[in-house]
Order: sequence, then structure tokens, then C-alpha cells
Amino acid sequence: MAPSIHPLIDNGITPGSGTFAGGKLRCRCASDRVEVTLNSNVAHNHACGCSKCWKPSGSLFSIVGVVPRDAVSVTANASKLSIVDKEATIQRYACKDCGVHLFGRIENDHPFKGLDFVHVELSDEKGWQEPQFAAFVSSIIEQGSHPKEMDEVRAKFKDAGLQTYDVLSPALMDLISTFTAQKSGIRFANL
Ligand SMILES: N[C@@H](CCC(=O)N[C@@H](CS)C(=O)NCC(=O)O)C(=O)O
Ligand SMILES: [Zn+2]
Ligand SMILES: [Zn+2]
Repeated sequence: MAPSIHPLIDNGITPGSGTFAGGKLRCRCASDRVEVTLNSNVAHNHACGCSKCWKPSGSLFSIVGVVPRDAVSVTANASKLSIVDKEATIQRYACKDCGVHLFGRIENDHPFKGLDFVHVELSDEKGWQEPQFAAFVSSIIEQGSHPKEMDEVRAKFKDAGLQTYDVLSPALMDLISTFTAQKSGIRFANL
């Protein structure tokens, strides 16, 4: 059987709702679940093939989007959360018992600081923004995917209507480079 990209992509993408305003994420423990309440839909939702983003077992990709950090609150069992890698740019808060990542947060000076990274599949609600593109696609090779499978993987994204990138999408790469330019003193008129 062909490997699963991700359950939200394998059988066709379901569009989100433009009026959906958020919901709750829950970890996968049988009881005492960690609960995170999001008072916003996600933006820039995408598939990520990197080794650091949480993905369901059996899937090659994570689905991850961003929400303003002010829209994120831990509403149950916060004591079960711990940071996966304190040195990483994105501090990913995982449930110590089931391993699911509830949210990722940036504390350093960074273009995406102020946005938290979340996985909408941890919610029962419908209406979350659907995946918009695939990022860090070549990174799946680093986790053992065969280089010769890459054409098939990219073709699956194309069939689902998603562009593939080996880092981030052009819009996000432009944001990062704009931030870097501004840090070096360059000023742009009319941004
Ligand atoms: N090839 C690397 C890429 C890792 C990477 O750069 N991930 C991106 C996308 S999530 C990132 O921004 N990471 C920052 C972080 O993990 O803190 C891997 O698969 O581990
Ligand atoms: Zn859990
Ligand atoms: Zn990632």
C-alpha cells in the first residue's frame, strides 16, 4: 500500500469555513486529556515533512497551521505539558503521556514570533482552514523515505491541488527575508 501523506490529504481535501472562529484541541490520552482552546481559525495551514513537527503514526507529513498566541489558552491538564526541545526555535509543548504536540511557540526574535503552531486534527470541530501547500517535502528522506519515492509523493500533493516546496512557500520565505533585511537596517516604503 502506498504510504499515507496524512489523513487530511489522502482522500481529498475538505475546504474549511470562512466564518469558523476556533475550537478546542485535545491530546490523545484515554483520560485527563490536555485541552487547548483556540479563539481563532488557523492561517497558513500546511503539510510539513520536517522531522520536528508532530505527525500521526503511519503518516509521512504533519499538518500544521498558525494562530495568534493571544488566541491560545491551555484550558485543561496543563501540568501534563512539557517542551520537547528547549533549544529549538519553535518550543513544542507535548503531552508527556501520549506524545501529541498541543502547540509550538517562538520566544526568540523571529519573523513568526507571536504566532503559535497547532495541529487542527486534534479538534473534533469542523471548519478549520484546509491545508494550503506542502513544505519541507525533501526532509522526509532524512526520516527514511526512499529518494525514488519523491516523485510519487509530490504527485500526490499535486493531485490534491497543493504546491510542494522543500522549504516554505514563497509568501512565507518573503516574510522571513523581509524580516532579515529590516534587521540589517534596510527600510521598505509601502510594505
Ligand atoms: N530537514 C530538517 C528541517 C527542520 C526544520 O527546519 N523545520 C522547520 C519547519 S517546522 C522549522 O522552521 N523548524 C524550526 C524549529 O523546529 O524550531 C528536519 O527535517 O529536521
Ligand atoms: Zn495526552
Ligand atoms: Zn515542521
